[in-house]
Amino acid sequence: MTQNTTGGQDPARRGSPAGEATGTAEGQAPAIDRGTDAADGPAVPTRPGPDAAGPRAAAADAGTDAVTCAGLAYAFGETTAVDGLELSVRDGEVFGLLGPNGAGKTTAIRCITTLLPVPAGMVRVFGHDATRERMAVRRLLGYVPQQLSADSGLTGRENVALFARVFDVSRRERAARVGQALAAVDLTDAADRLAKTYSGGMVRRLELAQALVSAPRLLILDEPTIGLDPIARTSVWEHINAVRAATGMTVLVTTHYMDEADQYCDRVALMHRGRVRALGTPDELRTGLGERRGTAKNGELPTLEDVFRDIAGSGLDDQSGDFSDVRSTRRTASRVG
Ligand SMILES: Nc1ncnc2c1ncn2[C@@H]1O[C@H](COP(=O)(O)OP(=O)(O)OP(=O)(O)O)[C@@H](O)[C@H]1O
Repeated sequence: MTQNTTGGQDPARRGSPAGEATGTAEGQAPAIDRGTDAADGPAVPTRPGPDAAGPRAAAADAGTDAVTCAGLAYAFGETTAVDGLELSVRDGEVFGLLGPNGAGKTTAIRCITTLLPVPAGMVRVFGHDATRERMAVRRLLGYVPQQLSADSGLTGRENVALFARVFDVSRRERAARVGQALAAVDLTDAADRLAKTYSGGMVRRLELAQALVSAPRLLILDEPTIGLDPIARTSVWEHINAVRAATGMTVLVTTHYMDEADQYCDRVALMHRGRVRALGTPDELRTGLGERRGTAKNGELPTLEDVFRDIAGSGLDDQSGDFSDVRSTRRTASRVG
């Protein structure tokens, strides 16, 4: 299991590292806007100025990767969780960080979000150093952790409004921004019901709305669909995709579900024992293994899970568990109520 340093009822710690900020300067608070590509998408809180102009906007840091990790290492005592991680997530892509239990995904994510320090190596978010510019990094992020970040005793609207306050969304804009975030995940009709009446899929979408209310440029989702049924999983992904299309935000997601990564991620990194063992588009990785096995020419492409087993070998089952183990041990659908 991953460390839960975000427990308790403080949404600032559980829902987004940016929420730890004691104050985003009023002048820097993102305003409601719609990207130019958003005409057919949901009304999503987006940033003013260049950031609001949709994918690949001419931002001052155009061309800068959303996330760069170089030689990132992190250990819990004797346990090496991340072991020299090399990773680049491009601006605007949906990037999947895949791996079995204990691969180091959550630890890496927590370093990227600045919830953990970077004891060795370097992490940058849109060019900002995660060690020296923590607040600048946090202002760019929306983070949906594995742990529950919705309060079952509040309505959906109150949950999102709480995050809006934590993120210093101005009082004048708050109600509209909360409404947009809820609408973006199709929770308008359920907005005034207590979260404890929500299904697991609705809870996950509510957590998405909480992260979106700050109009992040980088949305980080740790196991967004774990424990959900196939319909709810599809729904969560459809909402992630719609928001991404409307805003051009970068999405970094961890998942055990190889089929989801194959379907929804532009590129994936397969992580095992603290390191990236393979990186590319799902097609590149599957085709590469098919060619090595000599089956590609028959049109028999392996699955991403085959690719991972090829890389991790027998090590997958002893120290790290298996994908199916995780599916059966995590419960998201019943977390609220
Ligand atoms: N707070 C902690 N204290 C001690 N060891 C930890 C802590 N958090 C994680 N670890 C260990 O670090 C390693 C990497 O864990 P991490 O949670 O980052 O992996 P993961 O890939 O996210 O796994 P999962 O899919 O189960 O969340 C594991 O060996 C884990 O046991």
